[in-house]
Amino acid sequence: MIGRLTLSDFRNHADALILPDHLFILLTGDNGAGKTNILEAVSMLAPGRGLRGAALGAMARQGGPGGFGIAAEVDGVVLGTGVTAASPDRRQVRIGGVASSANALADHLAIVWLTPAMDRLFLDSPGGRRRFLDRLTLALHPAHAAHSARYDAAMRARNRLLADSRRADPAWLSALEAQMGDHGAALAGARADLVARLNDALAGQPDEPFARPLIAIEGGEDGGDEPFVLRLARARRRDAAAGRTLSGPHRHDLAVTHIAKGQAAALCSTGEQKALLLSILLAHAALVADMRGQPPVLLLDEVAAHLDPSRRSALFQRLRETGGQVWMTGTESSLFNDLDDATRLTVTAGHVFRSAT
Ligand SMILES: Nc1ncnc2c1ncn2[C@@H]1O[C@H](COP(=O)(O)OP(=O)(O)OP(=O)(O)O)[C@@H](O)[C@H]1O
Repeated sequence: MIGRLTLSDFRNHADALILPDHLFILLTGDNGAGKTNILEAVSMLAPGRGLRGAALGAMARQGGPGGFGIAAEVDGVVLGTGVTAASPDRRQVRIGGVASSANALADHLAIVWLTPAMDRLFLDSPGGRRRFLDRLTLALHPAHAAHSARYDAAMRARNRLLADSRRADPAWLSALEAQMGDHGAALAGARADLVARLNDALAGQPDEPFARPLIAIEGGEDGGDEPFVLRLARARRRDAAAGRTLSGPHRHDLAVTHIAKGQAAALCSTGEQKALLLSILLAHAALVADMRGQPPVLLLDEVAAHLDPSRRSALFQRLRETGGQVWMTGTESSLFNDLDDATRLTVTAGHVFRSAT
């Protein structure tokens, strides 16, 4: 849970301080005021590139000194991240004042988000669904980001070697494939564990008002009992011709089915798709709370505005039951009238104020 958040020169916020004193933090303000930017800053307290998947260079305030900083107090530990003007492409992370890796942030805080860009999650290519699956998995298994990074690094090195047959030393290829085998097994195992536990948790959820999904991992494997590392060795010629590694957990996809309709999520209406995502997030928050003793921080960008009043009330009720911190944005403060236990903030052109009501 975040007790204090400061931003310096992040997007349109030159200098912002937020002191959450409730589980709900409500950010209201006009379009373009800087509400999502605050959620994005919170999302940078997790491994990765935050909820927009943006380049670091885009995050430093235009017209500012060139770098940016984000710091948050989480259960007495200060998590800090940012870039300096001298090294604008190198993300720096400090945990409790000690220089650290971004992946280590996951040991301290689990963060999950839902943004308008995710309205197309079930319709677009698998990459977005895989990132969503990994965000959920990371909340449960903090080492997931490190396995993922090492798997990707070994795969990129293997792809480079295969692309240049003169340099393709078989012993070096075998070493890289062994790394892919180890880290690939860890990340596939963590994803499978998440999916199994989440399906168990979802089985106990009601069908209304948020549609209940069944989730599964698809793709990525050639099938059969042959260990991945042996399949990689066998696929060298094929992968060299393709210019990339054609099978493995980097090709996983998250398949989601609307249980009551017996329909794939991509065939459901926009509202139903959002309801499926909310169901997943709510069940996930309870699961993480059970397993880690601390629910994830949820960032819900423009979610309230797209729900009818009864679903909105139900969402607030369910969110309250998760016991975790929830950051929500909206253009109208009236969206949040039902919530009396909230830190209410007004955002205007890069400034954050306590709301009058
Ligand atoms: N690096 C940057 N430096 C300064 N301003 C930036 C930077 N990046 C984005 N902005 C500005 O931030 C603003 C967008 O902020 P944000 O997306 O947080 O708005 P919002 O309050 O969530 O609005 P909406 O309700 O439309 O979603 C835009 O005016 C944009 O020009």
